[in-house]
Amino acid sequence: MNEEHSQEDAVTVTGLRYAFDRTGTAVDGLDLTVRSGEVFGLLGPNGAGKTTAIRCVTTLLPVPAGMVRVFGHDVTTDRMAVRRLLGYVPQQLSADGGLTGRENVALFARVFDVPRRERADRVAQALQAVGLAEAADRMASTYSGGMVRRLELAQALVSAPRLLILDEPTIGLDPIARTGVWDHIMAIRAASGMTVLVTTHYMDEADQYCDRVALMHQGRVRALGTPRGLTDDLRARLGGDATPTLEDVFRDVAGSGLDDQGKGGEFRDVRRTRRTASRVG
Ligand SMILES: Nc1ncnc2c1ncn2[C@@H]1O[C@H](COP(=O)(O)OP(=O)(O)OP(=O)(O)O)[C@@H](O)[C@H]1O
Repeated sequence: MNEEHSQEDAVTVTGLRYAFDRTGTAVDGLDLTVRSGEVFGLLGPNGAGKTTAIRCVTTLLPVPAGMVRVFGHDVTTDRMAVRRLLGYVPQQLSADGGLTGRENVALFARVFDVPRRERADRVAQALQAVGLAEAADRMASTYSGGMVRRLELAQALVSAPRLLILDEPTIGLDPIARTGVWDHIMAIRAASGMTVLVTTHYMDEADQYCDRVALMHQGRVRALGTPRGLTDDLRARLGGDATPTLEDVFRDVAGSGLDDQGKGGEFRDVRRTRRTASRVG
């Protein structure tokens, strides 16, 4: 990659390692680049290290080894500049059920230093962008799980980030609510040109919405490319009439190690379902 291109990249991760304790390394030499303007999916089973890697990018965790840059800013030495550039929707609940939708977003506008005289408009725009204009003055405790997720999206959008980071944005939602969340993400991205970095267990969503994906397993990227490119490569190798999916690609690159993890290694195991509606209530 030439220097000029790397200047424009939204995220550059080189040799990132992170261990919570001496027994386990959550991220084990991660290299990846998210290009400006793309929707990039970080995929992998429970425990692959996705959330840990994402938290290093957001500056919420330190970078003990390796390097992470966001639009050229080093997350360790230029933390505040990085924070100003990104919006983050964590897996953990970030909406308050005791406030209205509008109040929830206004709180984030204050925290992110949106200028006072712009706040009301920016809050209204963010709510509009996620389809919550009508419900804005209802208590968040009355929202469905999909609406809560869209409210959290509005909270992250109110600071007009160049990079939106979403950790499992559709976990625990029904298929219609999942589609609703993605439709809004894609519309916002089309309108703003913002870069989106998303983690997900759902291979079908990655296939449909991501420009490129990294398949992560045991702390490292095992394959990286467009969903189509990855499945085409596997088809070419398998030959015959095979029509492999992204999940097949993953099983191919992760090998038997995926099944060795037992319950924790299954993509469809959503053991940490967010149950957003009940937790907000
Ligand atoms: N706070 C913590 N303390 C100790 N170990 C942790 C902590 N958070 C995560 N881990 C461990 O680090 C590894 C990677 O976890 P991480 O949450 O990054 O994976 P993930 O791919 O995001 O998984 P999931 O899909 O379940 O969120 C796992 O083995 C996990 O048990």
